[in-house]
Amino acid sequence: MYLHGTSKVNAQGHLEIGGCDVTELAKEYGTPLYIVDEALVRQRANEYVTAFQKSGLKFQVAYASKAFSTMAMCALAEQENLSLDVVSDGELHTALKAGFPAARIHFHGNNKSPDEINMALDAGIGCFVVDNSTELKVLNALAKDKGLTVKILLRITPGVEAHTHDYISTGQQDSKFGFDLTNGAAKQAIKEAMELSNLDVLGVHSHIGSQIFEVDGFQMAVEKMSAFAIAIRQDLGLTFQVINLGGGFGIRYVDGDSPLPVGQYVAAITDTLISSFTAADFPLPEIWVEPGRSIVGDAGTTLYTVGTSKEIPGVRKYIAVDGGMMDNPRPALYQSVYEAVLANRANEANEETVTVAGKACESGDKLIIDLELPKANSGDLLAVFCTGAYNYSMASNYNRFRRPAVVFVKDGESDLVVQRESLDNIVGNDLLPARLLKTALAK
Ligand SMILES: Cc1ncc(COP(=O)(O)O)c(C=O)c1O
Ligand SMILES: N[C@@H](CCCC[NH3+])C(=O)O
Repeated sequence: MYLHGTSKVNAQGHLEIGGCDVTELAKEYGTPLYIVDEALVRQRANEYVTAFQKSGLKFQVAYASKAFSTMAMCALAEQENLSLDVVSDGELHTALKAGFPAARIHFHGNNKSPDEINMALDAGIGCFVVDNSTELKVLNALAKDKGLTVKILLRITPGVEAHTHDYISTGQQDSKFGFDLTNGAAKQAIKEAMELSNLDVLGVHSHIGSQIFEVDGFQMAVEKMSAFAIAIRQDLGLTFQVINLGGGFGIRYVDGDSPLPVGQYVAAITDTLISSFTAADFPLPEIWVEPGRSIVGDAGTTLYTVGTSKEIPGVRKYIAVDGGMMDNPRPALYQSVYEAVLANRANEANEETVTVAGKACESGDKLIIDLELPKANSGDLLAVFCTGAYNYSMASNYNRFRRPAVVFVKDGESDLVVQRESLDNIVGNDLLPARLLKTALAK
């Protein structure tokens, strides 16, 4: 069992996280339950900040809230001196409601609506990461209407292929995101932005993908962005103040995953940046990054209750839990793999190999294939590790299941930060037109 952060097995043989016995958490909050190890999130945030401080460069570490956005998480990011990357009006609203300082919010997205742009302009956010030419014009016009000058970065696809799943690889030329660096579109976009009266171009942004273990992709992206910065200064007379390298730093989900310590990714990036700019005798820009998964991913654990089981002799044994692809769509979407333990009998030896099925009405709703476990019975608790990123944030109400609660645990205390959805929440936005109401009541 890979115990990390504050996780341990206590004297009763129960999994404990943040000093809280998870069997007690299950009693108090029910299952499925997302449990967040607050100390580990803070530690990860601090690792980034400390590593950048070491470089001597000016920096911002913007937590990519798409990984896990709740008001509590935004407040925690604020306390850890992070900036925040948002990608929708919903994420922006969450941040603002949590009191996150607008000036430290960066707004992403490849199709921001005028309403979203206006909302962000009114809030006074720090920076827009502009994805395309349409957005440049719309943003400029809306800013002009309000008499504002807006700080922007231009999102560039640097032509770097990250070694990761195709669906989460974004830096290659054939991507829906950003201006292409390799075909002149990026330079053209800078020119266009410089001519627009209400935009202030701070620099460029790239994000090569997610769940990346090697440093070479990041280094290559820095080199390309640095060369671009130098060319733009020579050709257009604009000096970039900021280079934003996005997120993508990998984490360990299962044995065999080999992420580097945060400090090594950061050092590779900052060293490459410093040497590229120093070699060209060029003023050093600020470096910004946007880690999501690596801040919250391994701090999250999902707790389920085991229900039914089905054995197909000689083929497979399924055990079903009370959640599934609706709280964690990643196995179905990306063939993602996870480790898990029986949380109420965590000291017992493994006896059998099972496939953990969810309860959605889909054959593909399998959370873990071929998991070694002690013999699991109905009522046992299954803890799936490393579910802090892209689980709650990607959860759905498929089959009209209710989204789970989220608790933060720390020093033996637990705080509910998202309530479990109620059945009334499920029908909360439904409307019954009068002509259907009659029929429904008659039955
Ligand atoms: C633009 C951008 N920034 C940051 C992130 C965060 O990535 P990760 O969670 O892999 O750190 C993403 C998601 O992949 C992204 O698209
Ligand atoms: N949702 C993806 C990460 C990419 C999202 C942002 N570009 C995952 O779960 O791995």
